[in-house]
Amino acid sequence: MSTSASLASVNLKDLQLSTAHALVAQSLGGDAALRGRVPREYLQALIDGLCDLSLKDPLTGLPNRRFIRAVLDSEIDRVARSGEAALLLMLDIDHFKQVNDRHGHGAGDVVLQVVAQTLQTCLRPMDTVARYGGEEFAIVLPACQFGFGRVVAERVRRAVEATPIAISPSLTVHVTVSIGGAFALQWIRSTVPLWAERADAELYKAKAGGRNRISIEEQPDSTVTAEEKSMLFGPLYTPSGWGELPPPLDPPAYSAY
Ligand SMILES: Nc1nc2c(ncn2[C@@H]2O[C@H](COP(=O)(O)OP(=O)(O)OP(=O)(O)O)[C@@H](O)[C@H]2O)c(=O)[nH]1
Repeated sequence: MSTSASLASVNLKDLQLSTAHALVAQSLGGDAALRGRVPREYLQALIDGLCDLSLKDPLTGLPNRRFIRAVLDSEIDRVARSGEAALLLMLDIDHFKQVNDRHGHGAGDVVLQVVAQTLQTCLRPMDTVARYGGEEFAIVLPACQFGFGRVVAERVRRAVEATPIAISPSLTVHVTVSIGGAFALQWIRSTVPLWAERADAELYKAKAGGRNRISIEEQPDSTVTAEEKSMLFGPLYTPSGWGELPPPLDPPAYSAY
């Protein structure tokens, strides 16, 4: 990277010492005298620590929303190119406010930590689970076929339901989660917000349906948003409906041999 590096162009996950040097040199107006004074190992550890800080949730140790958005972005890219299925699950702890109200915020924090651990035990190494915000978690499952979506989500739901959480030496509680899931659109380059929106809509259905349940989008095609359809079909589809089909081509002229 050249000394014209700017923070906006740096991917935090790939931040290397040489990049940091370029950024420091840039901010010092080219004063290289400082460079030799700080050990490289210390600087790299500092960079790694800062990356952790910006990509991890400090309470649960899980990747944070910023991290998972980058994962979703690259999944969209992969699915659009390969046509492989990928599932996004959004999970929300049911009636979590009551845990805080009855047992205190510290107990609520313990619940979040144990749920985070439980989710990690249910997944494959290639899956990513993140704390999406408050009491909401997101799981990205690459290469997850449509038929397996419900099975995986149900396994996660049961695992949380079955896990006792010791919030004090004398008190154990159980919590449940509602889960909404949506598959990435195959062969279309959608966007992270649109994909998350579809999973959130399913989560809302699971909550409205009584909580402690899952709701997975049945046929991704039929629930594609108008915006996504326009990405797929271009001028043929508009938010108000299907446009005119182009006129048929002239029938091919056959020549008799
Ligand atoms: N202990 C703790 N509580 C948090 C944290 N982040 C968010 N919360 C709490 O999470 C609760 C979310 O409550 P609501 O959004 O009302 O949802 P709920 O009670 O889970 O109800 P439903 O989602 O409708 O089932 C609020 O009380 C927040 O204060 C956190 O880091 N620690």
